[in-house]
Amino acid sequence: MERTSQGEPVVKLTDVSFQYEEKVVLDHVAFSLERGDFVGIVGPNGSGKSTLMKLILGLLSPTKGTVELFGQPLPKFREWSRIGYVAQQVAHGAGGFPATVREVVASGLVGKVGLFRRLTSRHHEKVRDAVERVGLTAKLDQRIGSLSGGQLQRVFIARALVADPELLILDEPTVGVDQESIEQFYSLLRSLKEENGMTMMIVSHDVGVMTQWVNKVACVQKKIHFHGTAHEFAHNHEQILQQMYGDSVKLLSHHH
Ligand SMILES: Nc1ncnc2c1ncn2[C@@H]1O[C@H](COP(=O)(O)OP(=O)(O)OP(=O)(O)O)[C@@H](O)[C@H]1O
Repeated sequence: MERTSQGEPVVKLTDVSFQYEEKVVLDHVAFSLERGDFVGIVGPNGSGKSTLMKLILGLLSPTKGTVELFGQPLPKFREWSRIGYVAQQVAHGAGGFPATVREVVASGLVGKVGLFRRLTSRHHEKVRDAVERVGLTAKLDQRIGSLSGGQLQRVFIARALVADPELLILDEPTVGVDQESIEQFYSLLRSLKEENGMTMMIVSHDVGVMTQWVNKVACVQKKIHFHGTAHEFAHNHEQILQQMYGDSVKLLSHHH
């Protein structure tokens, strides 16, 4: 399999527009993720953040423009195991679900192993490794219904990690997770980036916390209003957020 060369973006959107029937959601957007980036996506409700993610995951096709993944145009891209996705969780939605941590994490190998094939000892090892990376070895055979919101979130990250993705996309990963676990969660992501050179993209409404951990920020509201380093964002955040959110900005920037 051809690996990305250093200079080639992992994700590249060129002049992308998207509309649901009459409603234009993204308007001539240019966006790219470089290898090793940890990018936070910021924007008000309904500003197009999920749409941007769905375009990158190939769940939607742009009305105009092109999406490239690892240098390949989206319609030709087949190597989906290079991308891990952690979907938005409904808080404690796994309540009565009977699967164990081990089983849920192993389900992340389905794309690689096939639905009805047996897992080899190598696969079992990968499952244990992924669970260890998120610090849940002690819970390996526990049912996920018995876990806290923070632990459950780490199970879903382990499920995404087990297939060794190069790009990890996370949608609102800290909803329903307590403050202390949120810190642990971001430091886990940071270590994945630093130790494995993983590229990450995260959408979170908790702008104040998220922007302290990422190294780049993109602000979306139909267009990309800002796309730069977290440092630049921190210096101009009041102006940038004011432009996007108007007066409700005070509610958002209280962490700074
Ligand atoms: N399937 C759909 N059909 C029609 N309109 C849709 C559909 N999905 C989303 N939209 C509209 O597109 C716009 C952008 O939605 P999107 O989900 O991308 O925003 P978002 O920034 O992720 O919002 P939130 O922060 O609330 O999750 C919204 O106005 C939404 O109502």
